[in-house]
Amino acid sequence: MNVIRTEHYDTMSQSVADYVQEFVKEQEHPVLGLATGSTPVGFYESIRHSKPDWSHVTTFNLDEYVGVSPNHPQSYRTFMERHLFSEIPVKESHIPDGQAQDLTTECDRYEQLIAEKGSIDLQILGLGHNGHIGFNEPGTSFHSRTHIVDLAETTRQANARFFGSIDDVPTQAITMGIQTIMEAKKIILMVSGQGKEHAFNRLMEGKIDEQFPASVLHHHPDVTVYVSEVE
Ligand SMILES: N[C@@H]1[C@@H](O)[C@H](O)[C@@H](COP(=O)(O)O)O[C@@H]1O
Repeated sequence: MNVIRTEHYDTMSQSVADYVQEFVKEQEHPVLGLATGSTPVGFYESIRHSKPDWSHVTTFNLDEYVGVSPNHPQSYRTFMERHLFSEIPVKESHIPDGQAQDLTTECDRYEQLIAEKGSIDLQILGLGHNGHIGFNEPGTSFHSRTHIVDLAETTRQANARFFGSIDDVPTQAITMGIQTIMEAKKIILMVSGQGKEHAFNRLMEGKIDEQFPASVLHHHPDVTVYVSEVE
């Protein structure tokens, strides 16, 4: 696990954007795994700023809320349109359908779609306060594939800032599983934001434990952690 420390959030965002753009340029049919949340906002801004041609890029987002329509202001589809796709069109963008009639079938469909592309070449991740990656909460099996999760109360509280109130935050989500994430060829974990020091330090302790999902990344051969020290 490589760790790249940057002093400022903007530097971290630009460094990740530079890396991803180079990576995408070198590949004929790159498949990117994308994340939402506050952490990657600056990364998307840097990408938008340089207006790359991503017409050959396929993307898979990590997760989506259950019961939220794609055009809901807080859906992850809306997030991605706002922060990336409206200005940087891609060949195909995939996000789980949180409104699917049969959610289990939707999880299988999503896994199948990823498998059809071979695998994810480069996965971007953020880090939850409790160590979650995607929406894989503590206790999730390291062998999990795309599945439905009950969101931890602390995760709902952390995301309440985007909704009117905690009561409006969905209670469930569809997320790529930990095994799904681990099958990506390369992984970039971005760590930034208030109160993330504790989670970052726990990750750096190196103890691999299902109670701290991000710790699984120590088993992956190609992970780079970008951490910004000052907000
Ligand atoms: N599902 C998302 C994760 O993909 C994200 O990485 C994490 C941290 O979010 P933030 O970057 O806003 O701190 O929590 C959210 O709930």
